[in-house]
Amino acid sequence: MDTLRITDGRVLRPDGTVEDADVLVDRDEGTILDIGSDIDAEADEALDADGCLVMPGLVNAHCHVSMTLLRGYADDKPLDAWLQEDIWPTEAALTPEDVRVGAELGLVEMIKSGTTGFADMYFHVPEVVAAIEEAGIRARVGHGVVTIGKDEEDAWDDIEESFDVAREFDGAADGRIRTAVMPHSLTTVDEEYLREATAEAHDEGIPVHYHANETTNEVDPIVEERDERPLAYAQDLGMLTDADFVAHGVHVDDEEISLLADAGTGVVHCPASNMKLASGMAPVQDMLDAGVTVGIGTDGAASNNDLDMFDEMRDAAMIGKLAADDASAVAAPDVLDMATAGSADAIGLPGGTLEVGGVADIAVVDFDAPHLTPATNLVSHLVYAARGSDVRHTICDGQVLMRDREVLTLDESAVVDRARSTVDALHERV
Ligand SMILES: N[C@@H](CCSC[C@H]1O[C@@H](n2cnc3c(=O)[nH]cnc32)[C@H](O)[C@@H]1O)C(=O)O
Ligand SMILES: [Zn+2]
Repeated sequence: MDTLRITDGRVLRPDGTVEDADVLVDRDEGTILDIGSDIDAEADEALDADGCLVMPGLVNAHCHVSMTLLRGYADDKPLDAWLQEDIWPTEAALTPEDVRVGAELGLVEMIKSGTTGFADMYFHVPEVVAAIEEAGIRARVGHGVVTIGKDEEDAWDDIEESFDVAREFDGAADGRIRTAVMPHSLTTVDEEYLREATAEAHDEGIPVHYHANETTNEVDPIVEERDERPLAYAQDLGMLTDADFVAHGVHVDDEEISLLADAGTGVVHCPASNMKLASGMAPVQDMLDAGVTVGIGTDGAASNNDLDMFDEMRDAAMIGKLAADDASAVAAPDVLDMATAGSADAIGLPGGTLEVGGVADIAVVDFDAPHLTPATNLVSHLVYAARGSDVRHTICDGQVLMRDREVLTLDESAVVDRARSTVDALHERV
């Protein structure tokens, strides 16, 4: 057996407590063999965690990873105008190779900020998959479908592509990759396609992921046309099961929150994107109180504008308190839980806790820094004071992806160079 030992750190346990302990990892199986201060075993490799907190890797539960290429491309606009005037015309010019380059850039950023798993909706997905295989991270991926503005044949082709991707890549990268069918949203995909695709996906045991209740501009037309709330419509379409998960859930009323809780459908809260596009404030504390599974995601880098889950945790806490008009709402331990176990649960991937027998998806955060001093309350610091750049080592599936801030699976400087020249060429084309 090939083993890795993370030594001399403090370990964050699933109940939120912290203990001085080593973590022993089985690198063949990618699992945690032991956690404790008196482990009696020689390891093949050691990773120093002195002065560090060993925590579960963060899980970014909603992303469009290749959108790193569009970072800073169009800011300060609402969702509709931003998508239709800037993002979609530019995305139409992206080649498969561009999507690969953008994905690699995003994955380097994720690994460098302690993210070990994510969910991704995009196009040219085989390129995203190839980048994930190389990077060593864990993901649930899918092809995003839009049917509005398309004739019937093109619309069905887009749906077919989503199924092709979901069938072909489930279990790829030694099982680190899972898939979903991903209709873009309840307003950008027409009813007949949503109904058929959902039924077919569930028949095959494939989850469905989509944007829902993100802006009032998206909610109001559904209410006017159907005289029902979007998530009641989604339920009628069969799109609210415990395997499915929605992004955003900003404008949800109490009945919709009950529907989500009863169905076990995960909601991915994307606070930075919601603030930047002025989409609104999700009632996160209400959802948690009702028992909804809530995860946290960055959304794409064009509406964030980074993929740092530490940033996202802080944003979630801040906007959660504002939304509830209550400083005790969306407290630090709940935020940390959402960004780890909640996200993993919402998107149906393993990880999110450090447990013997569980997957070894781990971030080692260095607390030896002025902005993390005094280390009074480590959970508080993770949410309110730490940054992605405080992560020292990142481990996924038992493999070291970053050691002492050096990414081992991708060549960081080559990835950054390629991203620069790809974007230059893109701007010349559009
Ligand atoms: N097949 C579709 C692409 C869908 S992929 C998912 C899409 O979601 C877009 N997107 C990114 N962030 C958001 C958001 O916050 N709300 C809705 N869509 C978004 C993203 O730009 C991408 O076009 C097509 O060719 O148009
Ligand atoms: Zn999105």
